[in-house]
This record gives sequence, C-alpha cells and structure tokens, in this order.
Amino acid sequence: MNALEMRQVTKVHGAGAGEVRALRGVDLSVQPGQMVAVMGPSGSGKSTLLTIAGGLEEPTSGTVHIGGVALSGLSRNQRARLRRRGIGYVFQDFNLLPGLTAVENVALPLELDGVPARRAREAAMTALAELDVADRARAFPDDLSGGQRQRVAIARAVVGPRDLLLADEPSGALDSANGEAVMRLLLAACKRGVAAVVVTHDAQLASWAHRVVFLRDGRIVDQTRPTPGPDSLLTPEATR
Ligand SMILES: Nc1ncnc2c1ncn2[C@@H]1O[C@H](COP(=O)(O)OP(=O)(O)OP(=O)(O)O)[C@@H](O)[C@H]1O
Repeated sequence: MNALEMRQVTKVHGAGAGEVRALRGVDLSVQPGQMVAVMGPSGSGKSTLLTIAGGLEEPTSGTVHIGGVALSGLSRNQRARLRRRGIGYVFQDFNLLPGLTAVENVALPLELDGVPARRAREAAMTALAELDVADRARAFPDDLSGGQRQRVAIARAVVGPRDLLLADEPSGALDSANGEAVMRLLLAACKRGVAAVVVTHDAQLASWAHRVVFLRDGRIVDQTRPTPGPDSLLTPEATR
C-alpha cells in the first residue's frame, strides 16, 4: 500500500479573473521508505502539492489517500487526528513556538495526541539526541542557531510513529554541509519505513532522493531516478 497516493489532483486558488490553477491533474505515489524530491520553478505548485498531500488544504478535484485512507472520507476531527499522528511537517520557517523550549516544542505534538507528559518528554529527548541537539533541549528557539532550530524542527517532525514526512525547503536557510545533514536525517527516517516528500531548489540535495519529480505550471512534467541516489549519502563512510 502506498504511504501517499494523489490521483488527478487539481487546485484552483481564488475565482474569476484572479483565479490561479496551482495544480492541474497531479498523480503522485510514494511508497513507505521512499523519498521523493519535488523540484520546479517558483510558482509551479510545489508548496500547494505539499499542503494538499498533508491534508492541510483540500484539492479542488482529485483524490488523496494517506496509508490507504481517503482524506475526503474523513470528518474534520478524523483528519486532524491523522495529521497529528501520521504526518510530520518541516516548514521553511521551522514554525517553532518561541515560548516553549526545544524539548517542549518536540514533545507538543505527542502531548496534543494524549501521550502523558513524561513519556512525551522522553520521546522528545530521544529524538533530540538522535539529531545531536540534546544539549540544547532547555534552550528557547531564539537562543538556538539556524542549524539547531532546523534540527529541533526535524526532531518534532519525526517524533512518534510517523508514516509520512513532508518538508518544504528543509535546508533553505542552511549552508551546504547542514543541508546535507538534514537530508541524511530525513533519509534515516525513510530507512525506518517512513515515506518522505521533500521540496527543494537544490539539485544536489534532490539527487539523494529515490525519485525526483519536476513540476511546471501545476503539472508533473518529468520524473527521474537520480544518481547517486540515497545510498551514496547513507554509506558507512558518509554517516560517520
Ligand atoms: N492561497 C493562495 N491564494 C491564491 N493563490 C495562491 C495561493 N497559494 C498559492 N497560490 C498561487 O498558486 C501558484 C502555486 O503556488 P505555490 O506556492 O504552490 O508554488 P511553489 O512552486 O511552491 O513556489 P515557490 O517556489 O515560490 O515557493 C502560484 O501562482 C501562487 O501565487
């Protein structure tokens, strides 16, 4: 079963003269453990694709299935639960809450989902440790570097039993070494069976995905299996 399946998805923003056709019949399937990179010029519909894939916006037409479940068949509450439990998001601006410490930010989605505070905190600490920022757990976002904020945002996205990760330019604000580190972390999650869709402008980062999809004017115009592919980033030498 596909972790994500979009069929003939269209999205029209606005109406009348101001109408924008952001997506025009997108088909996209992502299997568990697979990372798909999405590339395309500004305005081609990449962010729209991601928000619809994550159930944050509804398509104008077409269907979205997550883990075999049709989003259109769910109530608002059921959809919210699926988003919280099954999907991790990494957005360009990281979206960390400034009034919460790093560990509180990471624990929040679990707590919202009813996990007792102590257990949520433990899981959050484990995720931060995996991302090498456990020593900053008690810091507030404003006191973290860009790279540390990025890691905390990824920890929050991967904490708990996620099936799907959606990342919009996750390396946007980072230098190339940190950008590569981010891809490695996302790929490590894929190794555990998580599916990922990653929007990036960076062809080098995209080349580590299992598949690269090119969007233009709301349509998928090309798909490739890149070389070197994910294994090159996950060899023992690379992860050392
Ligand atoms: N809420 C909205 N209302 C109206 N138009 C929108 C809205 N969101 C996106 N659009 C338009 O839809 C089109 C696709 O936008 P989208 O943000 O998905 O592209 P993108 O490929 O992610 O661009 P970028 O690389 O610049 O982030 C653009 O023409 C954009 O202006």
